[in-house]
Amino acid sequence: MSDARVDRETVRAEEIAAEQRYLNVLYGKLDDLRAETTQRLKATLRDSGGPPQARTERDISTRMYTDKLTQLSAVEHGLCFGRLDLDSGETFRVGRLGLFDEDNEYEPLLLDWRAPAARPFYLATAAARDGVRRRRHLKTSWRKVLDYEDEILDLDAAEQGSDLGLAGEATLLARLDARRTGQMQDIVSTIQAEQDRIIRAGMNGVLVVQGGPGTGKTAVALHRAAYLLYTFREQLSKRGVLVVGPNPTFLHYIGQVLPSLGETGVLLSTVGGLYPGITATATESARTAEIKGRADMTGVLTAAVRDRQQVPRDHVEVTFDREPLFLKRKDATAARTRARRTRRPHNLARRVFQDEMYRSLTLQVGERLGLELLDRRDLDEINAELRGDPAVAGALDELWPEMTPHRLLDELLSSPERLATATAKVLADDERDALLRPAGAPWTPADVPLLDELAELLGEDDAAARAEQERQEREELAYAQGVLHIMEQDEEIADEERLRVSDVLDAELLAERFRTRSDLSAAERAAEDRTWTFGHVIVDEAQELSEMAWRVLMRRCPSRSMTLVGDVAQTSALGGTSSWDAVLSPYVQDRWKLAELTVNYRTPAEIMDVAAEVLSDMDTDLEPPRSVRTTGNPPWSQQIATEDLVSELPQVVSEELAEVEDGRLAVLMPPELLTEIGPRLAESLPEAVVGTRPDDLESPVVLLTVDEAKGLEFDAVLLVRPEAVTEESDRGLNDLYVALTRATQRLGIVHCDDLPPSLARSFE
Ligand SMILES: Nc1ncnc2c1ncn2[C@@H]1O[C@H](COP(=O)(O)OP(=O)(O)OP(=O)(O)O)[C@@H](O)[C@H]1O
Repeated sequence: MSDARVDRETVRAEEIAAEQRYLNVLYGKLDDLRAETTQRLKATLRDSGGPPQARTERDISTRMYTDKLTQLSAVEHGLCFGRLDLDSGETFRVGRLGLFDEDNEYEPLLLDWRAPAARPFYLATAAARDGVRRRRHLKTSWRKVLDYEDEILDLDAAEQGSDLGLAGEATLLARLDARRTGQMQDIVSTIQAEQDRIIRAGMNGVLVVQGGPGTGKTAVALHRAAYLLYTFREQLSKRGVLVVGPNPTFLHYIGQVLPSLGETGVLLSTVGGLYPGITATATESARTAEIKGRADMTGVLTAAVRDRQQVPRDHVEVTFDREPLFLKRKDATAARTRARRTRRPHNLARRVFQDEMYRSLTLQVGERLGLELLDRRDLDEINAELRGDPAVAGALDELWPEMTPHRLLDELLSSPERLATATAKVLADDERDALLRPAGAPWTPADVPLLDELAELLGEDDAAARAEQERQEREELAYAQGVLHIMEQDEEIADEERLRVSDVLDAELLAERFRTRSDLSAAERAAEDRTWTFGHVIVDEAQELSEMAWRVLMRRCPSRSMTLVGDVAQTSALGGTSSWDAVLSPYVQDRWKLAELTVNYRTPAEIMDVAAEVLSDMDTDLEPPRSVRTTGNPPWSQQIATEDLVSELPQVVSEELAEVEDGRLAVLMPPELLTEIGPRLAESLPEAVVGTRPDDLESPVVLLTVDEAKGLEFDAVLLVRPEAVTEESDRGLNDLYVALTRATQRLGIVHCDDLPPSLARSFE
C-alpha cells in the first residue's frame, strides 16, 4: 500500500472516530431527554384524582409528554446526518431535531434540518457557497458512524459534482441504489436544492409542484408538511395539516415518512375518506366515476334537492279533529317560494315552509270555527295542536321531507325517474344509465364528493342538538351552583370571616371548568368533523382529482393555503386534469404559483429512455425528467402467447426476482387480466400476493394494476400486456408512462400481441 493511501486511511479513521465521539454526545443528550420526559409522564399519570380542572390539565400534559416521547423515539435512526464547516471557523451538525447544551447557554449541539441556519446544508454549491467551506454527509447505522462523504466547496466550481448540481452525490446515489422495502423512506439527509426551495416556500396561497415521475414530488410534499409544522407551529397546530393521497395503499406506503421526521399531527386521507362515518371502498367503472366527478353534478344535486320540495297536484286531504283539512297547492306553492327565497339549505328552509303551512292551516281551521270569534291566543292554540298532530306532520313531511345526504343520494341513484328529473338538462341518456344502481349499494370513492356537496345543500337542522347542548350547560351550571353551595356551607362552619368561594369563582366559570376540554389533536378532531377547515392542505397525485373532489378540498381550505403536487402527463382518471390552470382558475383565477422538479431520482436512464418515447407520443409539451443514474441493466421485452401466461410467467418472475436480491418486484397488468390470472399466478409463486391490502407492498412480489401502482416504486417491474394498457382508455398512454416509470433497477415487458408503437420503437 502506498504511503499516501495509508495516510488517507488513517485520516479517515481519525475523522470517523471524532464524528463518533460527537455522535455519542448527541445520543447521550437524546437519552437524557427521553428519561426526563418519561419521568414527567409517569409523574403525571401517577397523579390521579383531584378536581376536574386538574384532570383536564393532566390529560393535556399526558398528551404533550406522549407526543414528545414519540418524537424522541422517531429520530433514533439517522439522528445526525450532516455537518457544515463555515469560513468563519464555526461548525454545525444537522439532524432530525434540534438539541441544545443547557449547561453552555443553550449552544446548539444539533440543528434541526428545518431551522434557517441548516439551509446551506441543502443549498450551498461551489458557485454559491453561502459561507460554507465544507459539507459532510455522515453514514450511520444505529448509533455507529460508518463513513462520511465530504464536499469541499471552496474549490473551483468546475471540479464539483455532476452537471445536475447534486449535493452529496455519493451519499445520494447510494441511497437511490438501495433496495426498496415497500415503505417510502424520508430523504431528509439528501434533499436537493430544487426540492429544498419548494419544501421551504412560504405558506400563503396555492403552490403547484409539477414534476415528472420520480422527481421526488411525494417526498417533497411530505417534507414540506414537516417544515410548515415546524415553522408555523402556532398557526398549524390549531387547524392541522391535511395530506391527501390517491388510495389507501399509497397512504400506507407513505405512512412512515412523517413519523420518521418526528411529526405525528398530520391527517393522511384520500378524498373518499374525508366524510366521517363513510368507508367508500366499493368500485365502479372509470366512466361512471368520471360522470360523478363532473362539475355539472352540482347542478344535478341542486335539482335533486329541489325535487324533494313538492307541492300537491291539487290538494292533499288529512283529517284533523275529526274534520277534513286540505293542504292546498296554492298555499304550498307560496310556502315553498318563501322557503326557497331564504336561500337556506333544504333542511333549514324546511322550517320556513312548515311555519307558512301551519299558518295557513291554522287559518283554515279558524275559518271553520268562525274567525271573528277567535283571538290571537286561540289561533296560537290551534297552531300548537296542528303541530302536534302526526297526520298533519306526516303530510307536510311528504311535501318537504327532512333529508340526509346518504338517503337523498341513495334514492337518487336508484331511481330512474328521480335521476331523469335531476339530470334532464345536463346528461345524455346513456350517461344517466351509467349512474343507475340498486338501492342500498355500497359507497364508492366518487360518491363521497357528492355526499359532501349534498351535506352543504341540505344543511343540518341542528336546533335539537343545540337545545340539547343548552340543556346540558344548564345542568352543569346547576351542578356547579350546588357544589359552591356545599363548599360555602362548609366554610361558614369553618370561618365566618374568610373570603367565600363564590367571591372568587362564579358558578358559570366553575361549570366551564367542569366541562372536559377535548384533548384530541387537531388532526384527530378534523377526522371526525366534516366541516373542519385545515391550516394547510397538501394534495399528492393532484392531477387525478375530479372537479367535484376539488370542491370538497376547497371547502376544507378556505384560506387556500395549499400545496398541490402532481404530473399532468401521468393522469389516468378520466375526470382528472391535463391543465393546472383549468383546475385552479375557478377558485383562485391566476393567483397560483408553479414550481417544477426536473431531475428523476428513481428511474435509471436506460428505463427513462423507453418512457420518454411514450411521453413524446402524448399531446403534451412536457419534457421527460433527467435521470441521475444509470444501472447498466437494459430493459427487455419478451412475447408469450396469452394462453401460456399462467404457465410461463412464474419462471420469468423468479428470474427477475433473483436479479434484485432482497428487493421488491411488481407485476403490473390491466385490471381484467389481473382478475383473470392474478390468483392462479399467486398460487404458483410462493412469494407473490395480489395486492389488495395496503401492506401487500411489503411482500417480495406483488401483482397490481397500473392504476394501483401509481405513486409507488419497486426494484424491478414486470409489465404484462402493455398493448392492452394503451387500448384500455383515452388515457392509455399516460397509464403506460406511469407503469414504465415505477422501477428503480430493472424493467421487463411481456406482451402477447404486437407492442404498442411507442414501445415498439425502443425494442426494435
Ligand atoms: N433528494 C433525494 N434524496 C434521496 N432520495 C430521493 C430524493 N428525492 C427523491 N428521492 C427518491 O426518489 C424516489 C422517487 O420519489 P417520489 O416517489 O417522491 O417521486 P414522485 O415525483 O412522487 O414520483 P411519481 O410521480 O412517479 O409518483 C423515492 O424513492 C425517493 O425517496
